[in-house]
Amino acid sequence: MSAPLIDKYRKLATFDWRKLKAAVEGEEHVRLKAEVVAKMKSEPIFHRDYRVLSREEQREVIHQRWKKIVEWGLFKDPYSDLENFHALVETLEAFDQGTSARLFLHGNVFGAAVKSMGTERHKDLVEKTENNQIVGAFCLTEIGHGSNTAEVQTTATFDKGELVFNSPNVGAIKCWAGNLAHSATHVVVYAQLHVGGKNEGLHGFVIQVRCPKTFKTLPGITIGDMGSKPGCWQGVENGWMEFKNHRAPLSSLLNKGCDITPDGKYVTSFKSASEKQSVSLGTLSVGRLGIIAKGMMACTFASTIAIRYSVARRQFGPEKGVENEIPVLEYPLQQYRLFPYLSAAICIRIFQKKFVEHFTEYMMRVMMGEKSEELSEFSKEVHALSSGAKPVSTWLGVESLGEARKACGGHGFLHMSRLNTLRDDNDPSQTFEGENFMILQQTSNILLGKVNNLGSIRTPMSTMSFLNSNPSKFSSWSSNPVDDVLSAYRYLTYHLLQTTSSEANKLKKSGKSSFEVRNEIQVHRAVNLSIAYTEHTMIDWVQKFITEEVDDVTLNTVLRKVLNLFSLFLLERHLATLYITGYATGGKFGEELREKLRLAVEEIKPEAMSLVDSIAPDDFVLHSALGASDGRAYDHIMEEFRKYSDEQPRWVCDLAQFLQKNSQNSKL
Ligand SMILES: Cc1cc2nc3c(=O)[nH]c(=O)nc-3n(C[C@H](O)[C@H](O)[C@H](O)COP(=O)(O)OP(=O)(O)OC[C@H]3O[C@@H](n4cnc5c(N)ncnc54)[C@H](O)[C@@H]3O)c2cc1C
Repeated sequence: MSAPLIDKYRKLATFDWRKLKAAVEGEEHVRLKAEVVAKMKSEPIFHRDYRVLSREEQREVIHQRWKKIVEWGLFKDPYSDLENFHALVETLEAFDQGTSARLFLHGNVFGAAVKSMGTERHKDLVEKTENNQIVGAFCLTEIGHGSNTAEVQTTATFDKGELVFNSPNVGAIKCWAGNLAHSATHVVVYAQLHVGGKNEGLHGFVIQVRCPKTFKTLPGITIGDMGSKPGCWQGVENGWMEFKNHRAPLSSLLNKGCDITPDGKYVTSFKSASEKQSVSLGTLSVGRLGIIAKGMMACTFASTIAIRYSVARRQFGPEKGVENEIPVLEYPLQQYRLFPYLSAAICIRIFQKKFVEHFTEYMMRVMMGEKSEELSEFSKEVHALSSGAKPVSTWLGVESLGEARKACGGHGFLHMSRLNTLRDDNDPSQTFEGENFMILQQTSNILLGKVNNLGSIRTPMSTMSFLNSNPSKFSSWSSNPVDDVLSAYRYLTYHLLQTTSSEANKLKKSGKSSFEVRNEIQVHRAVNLSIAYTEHTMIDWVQKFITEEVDDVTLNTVLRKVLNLFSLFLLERHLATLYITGYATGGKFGEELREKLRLAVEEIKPEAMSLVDSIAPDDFVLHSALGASDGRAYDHIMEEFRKYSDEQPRWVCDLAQFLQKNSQNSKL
């Protein structure tokens, strides 16, 4: 039935997709990913079908896969082998976020927290973490507090040379910690530290919670599972933990910058409570950078599956007759719904890669012990951008999977399409590592802090320098719409910064507290400001990458088409605000923007299938009957359907008896 039209579409492209993949991802990255995939293919534990596993089955499979990866020695310290680490992360994230969560919560969340907040005293534990002699979890969130970390209620009280942990109320019970329910032997736990009757504030501790031989919890600790969850998260052991006078050694305190002397005195080198808090929570901002990639992967899966299926799926045609039906990808509406996410998958990848390069430079300088004003500016800028890019990227990702599911019609709803599962898998990326709306406030706070320095802003990544000059209004379109989009974003960001700031001043003058002011400026102003700033940077960096790093004319041309679409798609969402802030008047600007957007979609059409090939994971990793690279969606669907031919579940006997009984009764 399903003639693989896909090859016809592949031939329309003006470029070689393998070359594009190498240019965007880097040849070494592509090679290393292929190596990881080959290893996975060779191990039966990584083979899977479309059966929905029970919670226990999922967890056992994840455990076995985790063991294999550890045995292969693939999981290493990211800073010692960045290339291999990124290849492993990306492949595992694409294969199954449950398996990757298991690994990274131990190594990169628990392990990184012990490393960054601990000292010499914790060296042995760091080694045990790296050698996988223990399993770690990260316990910050409580039943009553997630975003407002400063108010977590767990207490750690210094008593007779030890620390005593308690959960004083239901709201103080730790929850959501991955790996905790069954596996964790050790946890990083955040608690209010009480010394000599004084609360010294939030601190990080590392404690043992289970015996690694019997897996029994230690005295004073109760741990449980959080029950069923959607998607891959069913396989992640998110757990809860309650303390009742649990005693732990004093060395549990992660004591970089603070300590308790043996005679019970709290000492610290932190100048303020906020400095202490920012160090103890510093590990969280690293995670945001990684989560940007989750949004990119979601867009990658959504566009790969939906665009390949849209070629296999034919509906309607210019004339009657099944032979006249055309692939649904031919419909401009279908293209308009899918191609922007294809462009997002490529542009977010380029942006994230650039960001990781900047971040690595920043981390190197921190590790070298630099303490300059420029570095502290760098830290703020990294924080502002990661807190904006994580929401922008994860929202796009979840949105793309929803759109792709609808674009695949009824078959998109099948488990074997993988789209609904992926949407469930990606959904919490909008919440963990900083709830999206909450962290956008961190971006706008940093931008608002610059408002009095307009004219002399100098940031190491130059993401804010355009705010130094008052951007001009729209006059006409140039030959490069991306430049025009960037001009519009500069105007938008500048004006949103001005209006948000003057609104804040007005509220302050009217006697509102700073808490009230911060809340009242969010809707339509601060939130939009953070998004506009972030999107401007994304587009700007991708344009720089294409201009400076892609010499091949065919690749340069196709990437420009991709960025053109991405930038116009994002800007169209701000059309109302652009008019409100006076960037343009009358309908002309909006009409032309939309016309250019439609044209940008049209220009992607011949390139779409090869662009998909350039981003798609191997079929083994993609695992979608609708999105397989051979374009034979119907064959794959039927292969799965046939597994359920002539099934007769046990209850059918009961049905037969019931029908018979009804027949007998009606005869009477
Ligand atoms: C799958 C998953 C895995 C997780 N893994 C871990 C883990 O391993 N370890 C761990 O410690 N935690 C973990 N978490 C918890 C996660 O970090 C928190 O859920 C997250 O930080 C959000 O906090 P919250 O749930 O308390 O949301 P809340 O802070 O209660 O937010 C609820 C709503 O209120 C809004 N809101 C709150 N304050 C404001 C404000 N000032 N202004 C405007 N709006 C506001 C938010 O935007 C949100 O819409 C996990 C969560 C999930 C879903």
